[in-house]
Amino acid sequence: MKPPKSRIALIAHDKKKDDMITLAGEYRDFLAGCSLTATGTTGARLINELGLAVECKHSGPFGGDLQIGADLVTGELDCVIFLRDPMTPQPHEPDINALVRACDVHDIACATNVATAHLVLKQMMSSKS
Ligand SMILES: O=C(CO)COP(=O)(O)O
Repeated sequence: MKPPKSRIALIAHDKKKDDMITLAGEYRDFLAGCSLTATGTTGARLINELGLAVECKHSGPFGGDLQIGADLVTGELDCVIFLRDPMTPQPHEPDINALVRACDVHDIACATNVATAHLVLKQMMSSKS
């Protein structure tokens, strides 16, 4: 029997979206075998630029972070890659904090920068092989 797919959420603020595309491109083959979800604009770029299959939620400022948080709370996610922009105020800061808090409450790996994302993705890849 095949092992279950890793379920990963991918989210990036606007100034971090290029970093997300570069990161996801490096792990494209692994990610293509995962079940992916993303906030709206991030997901659209992953689909259009990398050809990945991604379930897109609403855009972050319109509740996408909260939708991903809800999936996490109901046990539908194994990991969140959330490339936040620490230099730009976001109108939906409470939603962002709620998602990161939900990761901590439910002990779900949450990578909020590229260096941590590499560590998490490498670990997930090696635990699948
Ligand atoms: O704002 C975001 C996360 O807080 C990201 O949303 P988008 O992917 O829709 O830009």
